Amino acid sequence: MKEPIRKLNGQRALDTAKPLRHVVAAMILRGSGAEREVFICQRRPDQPMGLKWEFPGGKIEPGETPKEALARELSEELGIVAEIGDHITTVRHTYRNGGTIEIQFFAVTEFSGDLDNRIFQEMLWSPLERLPDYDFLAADLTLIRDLAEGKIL
Ligand SMILES: Nc1nc2c([nH]c(=O)n2[C@@H]2O[C@H](COP(=O)(O)OP(=O)(O)OP(=O)(O)O)[C@@H](O)[C@H]2O)c(=O)[nH]1
Repeated sequence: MKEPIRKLNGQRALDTAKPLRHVVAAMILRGSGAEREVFICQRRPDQPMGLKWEFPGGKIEPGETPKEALARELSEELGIVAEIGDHITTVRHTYRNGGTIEIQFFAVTEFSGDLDNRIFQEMLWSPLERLPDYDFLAADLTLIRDLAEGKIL
């Protein structure tokens, strides 16, 4: 009698598990050395996790490569045509209610068009060491610290 019950419980656990969400985000960089800055964006108050800061990007749609997805998101969100550069790091994070996301970060140093705010509350260039001053999404916090301490880039 015990075996079927264990199977049923296992199936139920699988049915309720939220799938891993695949996200891409850009570190748009300018300047070099101590002058280096990265472009960051603040979510609108009406969005989930409103007013938190993030790197521009979003979910990978079916059939897209990560770089294609990021180029599309940067076009939609900022109106730029970006050349997606090196992969910097991948972060996994489980939000309390939203399941687990995996974010692939890519460097962007070349783009055409002017940065145009199409969806954000605010957006700005920040020196790397000033990043911890902004209230970033929880998934980004280790990366923010590493960037500020010069451990990445
Ligand atoms: N773009 C971006 N998303 C991030 C970062 N950090 C982080 O946790 N995320 C999360 O990754 C997901 C990005 O997908 P999205 O931009 O399509 O998010 P969304 O939920 O606002 O859009 P939706 O309305 O289509 O669901 C969001 O859940 C967002 O909170 C980041 O630095 N940049």
